[in-house]
Amino acid sequence: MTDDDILAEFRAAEALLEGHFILSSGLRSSRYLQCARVLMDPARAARLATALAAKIPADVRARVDVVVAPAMGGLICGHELARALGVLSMFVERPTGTFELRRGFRLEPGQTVLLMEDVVTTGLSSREAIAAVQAAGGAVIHAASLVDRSNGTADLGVPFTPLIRLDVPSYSADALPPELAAIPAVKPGSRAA
Ligand SMILES: O=P(O)(O)OC[C@H]1O[C@H](OP(=O)(O)OP(=O)(O)O)[C@H](O)[C@@H]1O
Ligand SMILES: O=C(O)c1cc(=O)[nH]c(=O)[nH]1
Ligand SMILES: [Mg+2]
Repeated sequence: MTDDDILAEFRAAEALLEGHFILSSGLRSSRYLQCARVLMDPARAARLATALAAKIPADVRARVDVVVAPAMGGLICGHELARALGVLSMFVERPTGTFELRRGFRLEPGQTVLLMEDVVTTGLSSREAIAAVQAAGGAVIHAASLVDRSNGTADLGVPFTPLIRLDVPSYSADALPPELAAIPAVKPGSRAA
């Protein structure tokens, strides 16, 4: 799948939003990739996950035991990637503010994990999820996402394969361009403010 094919899937799903968004990190942006809209069509989700699986290095595909995804955004794409890789799928969630494995999910010591996100902006959520997996005994060998909008800045501490990289600017709240400052902000994600 080319970048144009991937963008066409996002456009067809009406997932390329414009406005004034408060991101998980607190940064602001005029653009938001709403992956939930992309993933609401299971056939589209499967196409994108299959394309992403093909981009992941063959040695990683051969070694990985489990895909772990941070809820909420990572859930569906993590499950679809696990299906494409033929491995198990788990998720971490943060009911008390910090990611943890719940619901009877457990990792055997040294089990190899691929961390799957929907979007990487600063990489903070991925790093927090990786820390939770490591605390649970897993060995995170790779990270992946549908979208990397970090403009090359995110360091996840492990090799990282996004399906697509998009150059999308983000701003700190006290340095908004005038066109953003002029419109009210919305916060689509679920991280507590
Ligand atoms: O790289 P980062 O700066 O951490 O931003 C990306 C994260 O933000 C979004 O999640 P969010 O915290 O909004 O919650 P959600 O997944 O529950 O919607 C997205 O799903 C990633 O997890
Ligand atoms: O940084 C985020 O919170 C974020 C950005 C984006 O474009 N899409 C998304 O789901 N989250
Ligand atoms: Mg998330």
